Formats: sequence, structure tokens, C-alpha cells
Amino acid sequence: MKIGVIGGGAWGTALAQVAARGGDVTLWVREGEVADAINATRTNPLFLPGVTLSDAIRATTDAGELHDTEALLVVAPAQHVRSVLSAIDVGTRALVLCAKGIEAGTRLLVGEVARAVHPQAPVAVLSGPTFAHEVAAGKPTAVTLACADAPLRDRLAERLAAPAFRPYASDDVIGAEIGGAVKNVLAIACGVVEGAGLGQNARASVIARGFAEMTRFGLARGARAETLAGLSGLGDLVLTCSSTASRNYSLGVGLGQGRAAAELMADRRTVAEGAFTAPVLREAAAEAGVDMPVTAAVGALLDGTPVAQVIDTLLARPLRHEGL
Ligand SMILES: NC(=O)c1ccc[n+]([C@@H]2O[C@H](COP(=O)([O-])OP(=O)(O)OC[C@H]3O[C@@H](n4cnc5c(N)ncnc54)[C@H](O)[C@@H]3O)[C@@H](O)[C@H]2O)c1
Ligand SMILES: O=P(O)(O)OC[C@H](O)CO
Repeated sequence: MKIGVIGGGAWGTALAQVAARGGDVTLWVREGEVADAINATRTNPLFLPGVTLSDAIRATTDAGELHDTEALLVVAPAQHVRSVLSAIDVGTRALVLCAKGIEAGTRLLVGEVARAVHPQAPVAVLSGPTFAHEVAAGKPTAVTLACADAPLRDRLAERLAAPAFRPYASDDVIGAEIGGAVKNVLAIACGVVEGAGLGQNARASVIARGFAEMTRFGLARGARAETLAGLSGLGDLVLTCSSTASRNYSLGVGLGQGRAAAELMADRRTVAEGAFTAPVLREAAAEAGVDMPVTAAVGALLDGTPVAQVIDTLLARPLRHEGL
């Protein structure tokens, strides 16, 4: 199975490196200088510095060069998945969504966006605790690979698997997507706890209560609890809520220090998906009648509400039962 990768950021490049262990890979990238650097120097200095890429990866800015691939890993940022996919003749080839987020305006998960743009294409989701630089370095990593079509899922898993890259099969596509989208917002919240100096107890509480709200939202959208408690949900939540290697957590640290979201987001070339997901997740939760106080707090901070006021509002909420 020849693999195409759409998106030459850190994660697209790392996944191209994973797929290149099993054969040739065509990597579509948006920036000409990134394609040139990959083909000429076997590096992506803009988005994944310090990694020597496989000779089996060919980078291009011409989506037409994806024509001979059988499956496409979609790794553009969530807000750009629609425009990027609209420019590609996908047909009935499998689309493996690897971005984590919810589209603003439509409130669609990226898999739902893919189905809307290419209704003939089968959809899978690859998600989990996966810092790109660790995957590219060959460090042991496990992911959820969710797809309703079991034979296709097995073929994809066999094609991408390696001793240090273990896909775990699931048929809960929506659950895998919701975990990845929501954890980015919760990672911002954990960064705020760090930036505001609120302590380790508070961070653990945000992880646990954040997981409760991820689960409430997921169940309301038809996800299964076991998926949310797996690699793509709790696993990724723990990773990104614990490390400044997470762009979302780092953004939260800045917000917690009282810096403005606009200042923190200005001129950045890398994506912190939680900043785009938080407002749309807040809307989706309200629409579904799901209480998501941590998400609401992150949304308020991104809107410019002072950090002390946001924390006071969270802590002043009425006492409640711990269950969902
Ligand atoms: N980096 C990771 O460790 C990691 C791991 C798992 C999942 N992801 C997810 O993968 C997705 C891509 O993230 P990344 O880390 O590879 O990106 P990145 O931050 O490394 O790079 C930014 C990407 O955005 C693209 N981009 C910018 N403007 C664009 C536009 N107008 N249209 C289309 N593309 C545009 C750039 O070409 C580049 O590919 C995100 O949803 C992210 O949450 C990232
Ligand atoms: O750097 P972040 O916060 O975008 O996290 C990257 C991945 O999603 C971790 O699994």
C-alpha cells in the first residue's frame, strides 16, 4: 500500500518517516521551501528540526503527485482540512485523519469534514499520545487506529506498524476524534495552572475533572467510554497536560502568566489546536447541553478575561457530586 501524507508540519513529517519504513511515501507540503529542503537535505528544518528523513520520502507541493497513492494520511491543521482536501482528487481512497480539532463554524470533527468533502472515501482516525519529535526519533509510541471498515483498518495497521509504533484497533471513530480534540483544550488549562503557580494538586484536579468533561461530551456525541479512557483520550490528555513539549500546554503557561492570547499567538508558525477548538467546543457543549467548565474557562481566557477572574469563577462553582 503506497502512502501519501498531506501536510508537512511536524506531525505529517514524522508520520511520513513512520510510513517510509514500509515503502515509498509522497509527502504533500504547502511551503515550497519545506519541499525543497526535504528533497535536497533530508530534513525539515522549519517544522521538525534535528531529524534525518528517510530517502523513501519524496516531498512535493503538487497534489497531483499523490495520484498513485492508495491511502492518504491527512495531517493539515484542523481548520485547514476542508480547504486542503477540497483541492485533492481523492476518489475512493482511504483518508486517515491525523489532525486533532473541531472545525469552526460547522462544529464538525475533522473526520466529518472529510466525509462531507469526499463522501466516497472511507475514513479512519489515527490519534494518541504522540509528540512528533519522539515518533520521528523512533521512540516507542502507541496510537488508536479507528475505522469502521475492519479489513481496511487491519491493512493500514500492518502498513504503519513497527516494533516502536503500535496501532491499537478500534471501530469508534468519533470517540478517537473527540479525545484528541478535547485534550488540546484541557492541555491549555493545565498550562495555565503551571503559569499561574497554582500547584501540582490543582493540575491533577484539572486532568481528572477535565477527563470527566471530555467523557460527558464524548458520550453525548456517541463516543464509547472505553475509547475516551484509551490512548486517544486519557493517554493523550496525560501526555499533553504534563509537558512544555506540548504547544497547547505552553500556550496555557503564557496565559497563566497573564500574557494576552493575541500576543502569544502572533507570528507563530506552529499550531496550538486548542486555541481554535476551545471556542467551538464551548458552543458545541452548550448546544448538546453538556457542562464543560474547564473548557469554558479556557474560552474565557482566550477571549481576554483576566486569569485571576477566570480562576475565581471556576473555584466559586457550587459543590457537586464527583460522578459524571
Ligand atoms: N506536532 C505533533 O506532535 C502532533 C502530534 C499529533 C497530532 N498533531 C496534530 O497534527 C496536526 C498538524 O500539526 P503539526 O504539528 O504537524 O503542524 P505544525 O505546527 O508543525 O506546522 C503547521 C502546519 O500548518 C500548515 N498550515 C499553515 N497554514 C496553513 C493553511 N492556510 N492551509 C493549510 N495548511 C496550513 C503548515 O503548512 C504546517 O504543515 C494538528 O491538528 C496537530 O494537533 C500534531
Ligand atoms: O504539541 P501539542 O500540544 O499540539 O500536542 C501534540 C500531540 O497532540 C501530542 O499527542
